[in-house]
Amino acid sequence: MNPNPTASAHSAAPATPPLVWLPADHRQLGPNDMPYLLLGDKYARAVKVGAQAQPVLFPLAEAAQVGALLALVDGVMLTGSPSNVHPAHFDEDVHDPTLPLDPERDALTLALVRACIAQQVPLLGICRGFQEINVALGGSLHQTVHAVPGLMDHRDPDGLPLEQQYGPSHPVRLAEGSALAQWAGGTQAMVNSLHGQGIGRLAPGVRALAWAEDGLVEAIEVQGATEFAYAVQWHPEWRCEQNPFYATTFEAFGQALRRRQQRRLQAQLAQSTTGAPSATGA
Ligand SMILES: N[C@@H](CCC(=O)NCCCC(=O)O)C(=O)O
Repeated sequence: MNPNPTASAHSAAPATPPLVWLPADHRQLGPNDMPYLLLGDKYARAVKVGAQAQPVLFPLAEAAQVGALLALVDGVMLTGSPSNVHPAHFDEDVHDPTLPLDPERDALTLALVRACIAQQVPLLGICRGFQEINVALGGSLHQTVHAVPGLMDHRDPDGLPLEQQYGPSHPVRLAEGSALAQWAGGTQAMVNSLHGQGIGRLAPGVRALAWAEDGLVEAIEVQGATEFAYAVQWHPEWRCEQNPFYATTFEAFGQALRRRQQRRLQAQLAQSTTGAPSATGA
């Protein structure tokens, strides 16, 4: 019996794609506000097609379970969402009570960020996910970017067709020599923009890698992370197979996922051979 069902004892190539944990949004839908757990199709599709990996959900996973559940996966992608990170997480009151929140998602994802960094699990943040990483590591957000003197309105205009909503919106400058400049093939790129919040104070240990024309930080990396730990304010999941910058972003994420998968499966093999428990599965 192969102790490791997803790879033979001597093969390096696992038979299954790497597994990527995506969080669910908590929404109430329909005339009776029925609770649902939601994941945007384009995020799951970008993991499958762009990173050649398998998206997984752990519905209703709690912060206390994060360490153990991370041992089962090869990466985490924090998706965008119309909801905002609750400002209490960066010691502010809610400025606009009409804007949606998702405290259940916050409780999971903020713990997930810290665990990914501690356990060296590849982490990609997109839009809200980008903001979650900065807040989880001790930074803050502008709750209404367009109300900040000198900053632009980064929201997508209402009523546009999706192709326009997620099409190129503004240029960003990418840090010279950064991974993002490598993925973009230069230090300038056009990106889409669908956000009303944005980074205010950078978290300690987080480095800015991209800026909009108004100076707003649009991409970050977690300094000292031994594995892939990047986040962007824009949406590279949108038609990622048609945009070389977005495609290369997901290819790089996929490479990190496969490195982690090798480590995780070898740890499982060693555990099944020796019986010694592996610390975190990789
Ligand atoms: N609510 C935050 C984050 C915005 C965000 O994630 N937008 C994308 C929502 C739709 C999608 O998932 O594509 C903010 O307003 O800054």
